[in-house]
Amino acid sequence: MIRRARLHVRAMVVACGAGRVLRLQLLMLLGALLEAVVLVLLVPLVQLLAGDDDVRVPVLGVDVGPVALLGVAGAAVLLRGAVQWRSAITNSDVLLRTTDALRLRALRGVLEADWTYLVRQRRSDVVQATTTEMERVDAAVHLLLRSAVDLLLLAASAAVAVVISPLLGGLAVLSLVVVVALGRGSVRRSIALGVEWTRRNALFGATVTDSLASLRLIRAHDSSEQWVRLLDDAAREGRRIEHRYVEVTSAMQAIVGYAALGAALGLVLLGRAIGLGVAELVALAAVTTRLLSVARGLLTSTQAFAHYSPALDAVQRIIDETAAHREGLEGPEVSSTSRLASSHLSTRQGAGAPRTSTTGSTSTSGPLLELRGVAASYGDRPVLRDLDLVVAPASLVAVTGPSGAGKSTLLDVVLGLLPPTAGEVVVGGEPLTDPRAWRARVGYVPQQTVLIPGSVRENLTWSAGRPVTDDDLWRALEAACVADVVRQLPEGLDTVLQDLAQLSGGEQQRLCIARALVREPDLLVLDEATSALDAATEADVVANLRRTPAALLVATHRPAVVGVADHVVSLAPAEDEPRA
Ligand SMILES: Nc1ncnc2c1ncn2[C@@H]1O[C@H](COP(=O)(O)OP(=O)(O)OP(=O)(O)O)[C@@H](O)[C@H]1O
Repeated sequence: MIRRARLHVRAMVVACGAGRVLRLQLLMLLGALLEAVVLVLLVPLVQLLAGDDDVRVPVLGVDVGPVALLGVAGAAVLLRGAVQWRSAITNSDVLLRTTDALRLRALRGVLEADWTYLVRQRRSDVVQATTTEMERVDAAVHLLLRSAVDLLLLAASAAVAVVISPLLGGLAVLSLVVVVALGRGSVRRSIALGVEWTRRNALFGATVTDSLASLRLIRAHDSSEQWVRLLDDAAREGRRIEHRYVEVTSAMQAIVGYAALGAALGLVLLGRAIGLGVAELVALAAVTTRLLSVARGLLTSTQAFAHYSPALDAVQRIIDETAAHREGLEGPEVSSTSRLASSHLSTRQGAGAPRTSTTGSTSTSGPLLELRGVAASYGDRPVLRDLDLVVAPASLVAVTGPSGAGKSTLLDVVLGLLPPTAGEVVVGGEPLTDPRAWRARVGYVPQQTVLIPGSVRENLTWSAGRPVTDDDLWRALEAACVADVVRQLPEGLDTVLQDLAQLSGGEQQRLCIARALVREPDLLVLDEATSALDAATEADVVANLRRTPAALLVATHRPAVVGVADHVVSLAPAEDEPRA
């Protein structure tokens, strides 16, 4: 609990600055104190309205005249309104800044994390943590702010009770300690239920995300029932957890409520027995009741905070893990020459090693990119071994091999996403030490088309990395043989592509190629990027791409591409015996 509260406070201070958080706390405290002043003045005000000229302020025990009383009460009411107004604004500002900052840190962490870490993560966990779980973090931050003020009020009420009567005040504080002890078990159970709730949310989010990603297949196989059942199971689990939480917390609140009432009555009776005056008794009853009601409110807030705070763990886990796996932290290993040396001493051929070599000559101006003795693996599983590859400027290198041989893995190494476990990636004659700078010179078209639900223009420009004109866009569209398709769309470049895009698979692929071309890359990396095109269109696209200044590195099974390549690298599947 304390650790989670500390994390929340740190998040608030990082997002909003200590000054703003402190100002908010002071405002909330001032508002609560003014509220107490107004309450205290209610009794003499009622006496005054009833025609009694000799009125006395309880607790302080001082006599006040009607003018002073009305003046002080009026000022307190006005000031309380102003303070509440200001504190509501600051409160919402602190809450929004804190949750927005956490959300952005988590998302930035994911977007900039090391690729080998990212491929092990579940996408829906990130979606869930930065959306639904953030609402619970928001509630937890709010409760934490509220509880800090309640704690101060509790201390103030306890002090007043002790001043009125050290014995009875002491007993009131003792009953407070009993309340806290009673509530500890329910707080622990609230945390456990909060953890279960976070887990259930992850399951719920994954089911929704996965079902939407499989929409076409679900309809084609008419299997919506299975997904609905999964969602229903997750919803039922949610109801069970929430039901249990309400049971635990409301039972505890009822017990504490009875205990508070009993303690207040007992203290008043005890006070009478030891001869306290009526004024002191009334004041003591008021202060004790306040003390115990603040304690009860605090218990409620603590239970709710305990329930919500595991959501922060989900967000914090992403922030911490992505910070530990930030791309570049392991950068120097990528091009370690000692690794290169040892790799050359090991097996020269094997899984992923080139079977066929070049079918043409390399450029004399020096290679754009070289892989020297590269090996790559996922955990203990080797995929590429001792691979050499040269890509000359403006050349076309085709990478072929059966499914699972490691073509996409090779492209990930070239992109600097997957650091080789041995060997070296060399760009322009220099070992690759800054993959991000290298990727600024690369255009990439993945195996699965990625289009966002925005306009054609937005789809082409979001990754351009430079200001682009419409002429640039049309040039790229022409090269990708998709300009005519875009011209026929109702609003041309400004046509919005829906989630379930209104373009055919091949048209989507060509749009993705155009998007990569807009970057004006030195190297265009295509992963089966023309697999949905007919042979004639594919040949046109490849011929157009060859006319651009970019070198092409193409993973493909298609003879049309292999046939016009300058080099063909054919990968053997991992199970193959090493070949000479
Ligand atoms: N993130 C990953 N974690 C573990 N293993 C992986 C991962 N990605 C790929 N692999 C494994 O590495 C091997 C090579 O995969 P890769 O995707 O590079 O093959 P490919 O030649 O591109 O296949 P395809 O032609 O079917 O796309 C496969 O056996 C695959 O199961």
